[in-house]
Amino acid sequence: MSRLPKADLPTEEPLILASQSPRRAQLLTAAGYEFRTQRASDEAECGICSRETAPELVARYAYRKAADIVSKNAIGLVLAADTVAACYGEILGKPYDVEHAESMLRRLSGRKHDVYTGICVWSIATRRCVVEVVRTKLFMQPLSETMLRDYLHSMLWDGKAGAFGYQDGNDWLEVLESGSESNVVGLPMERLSEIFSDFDNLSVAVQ
Ligand SMILES: Cc1cn([C@H]2C[C@H](O)[C@@H](COP(=O)(O)OP(=O)(O)OP(=O)(O)O)O2)c(=O)[nH]c1=O
Repeated sequence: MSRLPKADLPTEEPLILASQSPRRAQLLTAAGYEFRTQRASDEAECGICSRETAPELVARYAYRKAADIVSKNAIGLVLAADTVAACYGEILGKPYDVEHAESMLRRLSGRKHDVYTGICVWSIATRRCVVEVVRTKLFMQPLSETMLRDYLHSMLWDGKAGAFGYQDGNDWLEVLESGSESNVVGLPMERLSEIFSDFDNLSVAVQ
């Protein structure tokens, strides 16, 4: 992955990453941010809305995860995110089990698809927040039965939207149109630094 950008935080508050995802913490650390993590409650990620599109879903979940952490802290710049893959109108979240992972991978094999990450940056002190969605277009090469079986056996699919980890070291995925690689792994670092830099203009008042 290319060098990750870092911007000054928009407020004096400590940065709180509202996430249990090791990938998101790794990306922030690699860019040089100091932060602590606090996991949002599982309820933040529930509530199905059948007519919702993938970008609408990740925006809503990112907002709900941030709101959960905002409600539990007196101070902090809260950062939350949610990632899904989408292929021909179907939204692919984290697989429930190996059969679910297999059906997701068979759907993505040999096809173009999108990964959407919603991010929410919320300043408790100034009561302002930004919600944005970043899309990365990808192509997954056709998978042979051996590739599929070995990957499912590895369990690397566990906890990853679309049942595949871009960062897992095999060259199955090609990022199209110079899209953000970090967005695929769970946090669009390029856009995040722009949001931090231009927070006053991009944010809206909340509560
Ligand atoms: C597409 C893709 C997703 N992912 C990960 C990023 C996210 O951790 C996960 C999608 O699930 P999310 O629900 O976005 O995040 P999470 O449950 O892991 O963590 P939290 O809600 O606490 O923030 O999939 C990869 O690691 N590699 C990939 O290539």
